[in-house]
Amino acid sequence: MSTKKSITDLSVADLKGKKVLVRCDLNVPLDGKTITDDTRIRSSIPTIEYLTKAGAIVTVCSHLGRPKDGPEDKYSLGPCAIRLGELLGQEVKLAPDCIGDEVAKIVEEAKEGDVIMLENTRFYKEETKNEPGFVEKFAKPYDMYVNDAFGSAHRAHASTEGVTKFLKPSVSGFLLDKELKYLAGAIDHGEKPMAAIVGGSKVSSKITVLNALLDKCDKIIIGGGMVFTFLKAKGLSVGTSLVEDDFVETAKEVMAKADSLGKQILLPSDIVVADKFDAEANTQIVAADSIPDGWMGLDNGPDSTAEQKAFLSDCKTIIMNGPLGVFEFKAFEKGTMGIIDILADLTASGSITVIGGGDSVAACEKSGRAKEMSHISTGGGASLELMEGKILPGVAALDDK
Ligand SMILES: Nc1ncnc2c1ncn2[C@@H]1O[C@H](COP(=O)(O)OP(=O)(O)O)[C@@H](O)[C@H]1O
Ligand SMILES: O=C(OP(=O)(O)O)[C@H](O)COP(=O)(O)O
Repeated sequence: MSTKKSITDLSVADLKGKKVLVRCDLNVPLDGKTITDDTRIRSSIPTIEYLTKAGAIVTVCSHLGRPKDGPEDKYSLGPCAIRLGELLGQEVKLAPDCIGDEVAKIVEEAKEGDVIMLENTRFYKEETKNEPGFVEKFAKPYDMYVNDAFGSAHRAHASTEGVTKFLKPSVSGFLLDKELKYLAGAIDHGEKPMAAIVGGSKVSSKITVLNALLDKCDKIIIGGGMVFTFLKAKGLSVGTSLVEDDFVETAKEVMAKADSLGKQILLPSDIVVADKFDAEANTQIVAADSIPDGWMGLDNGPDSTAEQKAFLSDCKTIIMNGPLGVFEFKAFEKGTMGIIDILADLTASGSITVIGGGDSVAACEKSGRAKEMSHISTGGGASLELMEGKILPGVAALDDK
């Protein structure tokens, strides 16, 4: 049982009339301004609705994407405010900023039951740096804090960690509670053999988790953009594929550790390569050790899917984070859809399957098989770090019971 204080530990009287800052993870996949999967917004509703019904004045905050240098329209939370309003059936006013006098005025003038959304917290570099001066300004308009952003709980940022030092109480929301409860059970009491599937494009943040995952898992599948840093570590050519040169050594260490522990890591044996990063690119399927110069790997091929199926066939607990290809383009979706089919079939035969992460969940929804998984998690990196055995900083910072 969690030792951290939850929204369920507060009474309605504790919430009525209170200005509550709620950190959600509304980092949804977008195609321009169109939300392609709203799972993270829908998952945030129970906490927000509970607070509005209790008569709180609710201010929702989140990051979206990884803006590099201040505000950028493509990373505005505007589309999320509109979608949240539709789901709640009430207006959600988008503040023009996440700190400052205008935000304070909007919060001050709001009535009980109102919902406000702040603009992207990452429009300030101080957010990810968790800079105390920024945190103080950020926390100022509110009486208390609820963290419901499971997908960002592995980040020690101003809005996920620092803010708890200024707002009391600081408690978890329903989604955070639900995710922690499910995942802790699945991981701590998960039946073996246990496997992790790690793909996607956030190579640097996820490759470092692999070393620790080797201690927990019997088998690991590497997929997506992660593959090419490993192929390069094996001395192979990767053309123009996504590679993180700074992590080639880490990939070598991961493979050496797997060997010394006698654990298996499966890399794709065939790759779908393209002559450009484009839905209409020319493509060919090549052996993983024969990627031609000037071509980039954007999916795994059919032989790899067959090998993944055999590799996972005896696994009783499987957690996946990160698509195995650029599934957003039809030409490169087969690897991701293939692994989703394998996981759905394994669930039907009794395995526990967890798919986590914004884009992975979007892919799973697109496949139509999301309901067949044991658990769909709003957190990818967060699920992996939990599996690794870490205490997530966004959780550690909350009030003790
Ligand atoms: N081979 C690849 N090259 C470049 N990008 C890839 C490749 N495979 C998958 N991706 C991209 O990875 C992105 C998702 O990565 P990530 O954010 O790590 O996953 P999640 O959101 O599920 O945690 C997708 O947008 C997908 O297009
Ligand atoms: O999408 C997220 O993580 P995920 O891709 O691991 O699911 C979270 O919103 C965290 O985003 P970040 O990895 O830019 O800190």
